[in-house]
Amino acid sequence: MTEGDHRSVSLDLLKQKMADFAKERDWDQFHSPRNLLLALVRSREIGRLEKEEKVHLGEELSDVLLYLVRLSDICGVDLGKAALRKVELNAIKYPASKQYAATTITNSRSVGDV
Ligand SMILES: Nc1ccn([C@H]2C[C@H](O)[C@@H](COP(=O)(O)OP(=O)(O)OP(=O)(O)O)O2)c(=O)n1
Repeated sequence: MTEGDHRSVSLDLLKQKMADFAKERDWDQFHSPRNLLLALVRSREIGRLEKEEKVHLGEELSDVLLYLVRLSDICGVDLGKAALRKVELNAIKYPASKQYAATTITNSRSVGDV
């Protein structure tokens, strides 16, 4: 996507890009629901994600998404485009061709605070 491209960025596209990003680096092992949630909230402890908790989890994650979408709108940020740009920056920062020690990834402030 280039600057001046006015297409909106779909959540499906971001989902696919993040899935590819993790797969290419063999990072699925670090993207457990618990680790991702901890990366999201940075500090709050959560319980195990049992099946019956999925509806509640979906509601809580929706709150995060909806507030984020609203905040971005108020601040004049095109969240889809900003996120797509961040995905591209992540790929530069963490090349798929490089080997990563588990400690490198688990020490990441994003998904390693477990
Ligand atoms: N185990 C990991 C580590 C990172 N990322 C991706 C998702 C985030 O968008 C981004 C976060 O990377 P960093 O932890 O390096 O954070 P920043 O890029 O924001 O750097 P900094 O916090 O130093 O500004 O990389 C990921 O998917 N899985």
